[in-house]
Amino acid sequence: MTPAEHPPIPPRKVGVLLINLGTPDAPDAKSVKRYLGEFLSDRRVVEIPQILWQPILRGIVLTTRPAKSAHAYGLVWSEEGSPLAAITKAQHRSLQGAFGPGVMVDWAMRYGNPSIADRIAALKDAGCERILLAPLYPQYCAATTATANDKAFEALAAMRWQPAIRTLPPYHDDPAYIAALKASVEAGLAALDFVPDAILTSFHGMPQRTLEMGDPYHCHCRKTARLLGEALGRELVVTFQSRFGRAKWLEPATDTTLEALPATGVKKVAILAPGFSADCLETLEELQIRGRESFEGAGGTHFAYIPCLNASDNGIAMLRSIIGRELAGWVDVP
Ligand SMILES: C=CC1=C(C)c2cc3[nH]c(cc4nc(cc5[nH]c(cc1n2)c(C)c5CCC(=O)O)C(CCC(=O)O)=C4C)c(C)c3C=C
Ligand SMILES: [Fe+2]
Ligand SMILES: [Fe+2]
Repeated sequence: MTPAEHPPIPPRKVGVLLINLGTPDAPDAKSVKRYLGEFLSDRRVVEIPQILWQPILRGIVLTTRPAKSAHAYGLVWSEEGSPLAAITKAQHRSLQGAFGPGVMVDWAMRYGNPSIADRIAALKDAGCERILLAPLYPQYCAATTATANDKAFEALAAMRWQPAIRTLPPYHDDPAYIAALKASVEAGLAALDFVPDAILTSFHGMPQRTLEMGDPYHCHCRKTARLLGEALGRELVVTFQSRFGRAKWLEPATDTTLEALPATGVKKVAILAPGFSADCLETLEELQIRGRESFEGAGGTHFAYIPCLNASDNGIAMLRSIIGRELAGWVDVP
């Protein structure tokens, strides 16, 4: 082979792939059904033998839930599309160039689009021989962090020339993350015209069984809340939201807590969702809309939702710090 015949080799680069959960392509029942079908067929998410689960999923869940969920998505959809996708894209834009000219930043979703396989292939084609996979979940959970990494390794299994891979560790107790949350809560509280009697931190729930089987998620959530409470100098109420199915989930539940608080004298609350790196259906519809309705319906007088870190200056500085650290030895981050 002459040098001219050799396949082209682009200049070597490093890639960072931001990964979040995924969202439907449109707020209609057909798109939601496709998305939920993929999401809820993941064995890391629903740990019931497929032979038992698939008939329930196909026969009940996917015939009833998509229409209801599509309505909920319609309430939070924006001109830029689903909030989760729009915010993840904005985080990627803000981080592009942040680690120097040799580092490309891209984004992907575990379910739906843009897919992890496509974006890994694009980074590799652009010359990234080393890729940091960054699932944007502060608290490790097999149903989120592990499945995102599994999907990336599945894509690598089909590649002749694999990039070298690193994965972003959970950052639930990272001082940069706690400091970013503290600043966000303080700014959120300063903008209110009331002083909350309680601050709730609501984390996505998981079946109680996953805690018993050794998933560190519950402990990571509690530690985040403890450290944030210490940083703020006040105790926080920890709750778990978005219960799904009949099994016992982590408690206390966000919805029942919001309904119970007014009777205990807590009439003014502020709520945040520190486990979500981007606002999405679960925060904007479940907390900001339905959470407020349940709290006020039960006699609460003041309710405030404090947004996720999203692509705020504060949130981006935190991501830059935790991602930059993982690139050590690959590049000199400026
Ligand atoms: C068994 C069901 C589910 C488990 C386990 C689960 C874990 C889990 N999920 C997130 C983050 C998100 N979940 C989102 C939506 C969502 N989650 C479930 C079910 C489980 N989640 C469903 C059915 C849905 C879809 C919406 C609905 O029909 O209610 C989202 C938002 C997606 C969006 O498009 O905005 C996020 C983000 C975590 C962090 C987690 C475990 C720790
Ligand atoms: Fe979920
Ligand atoms: Fe725990």
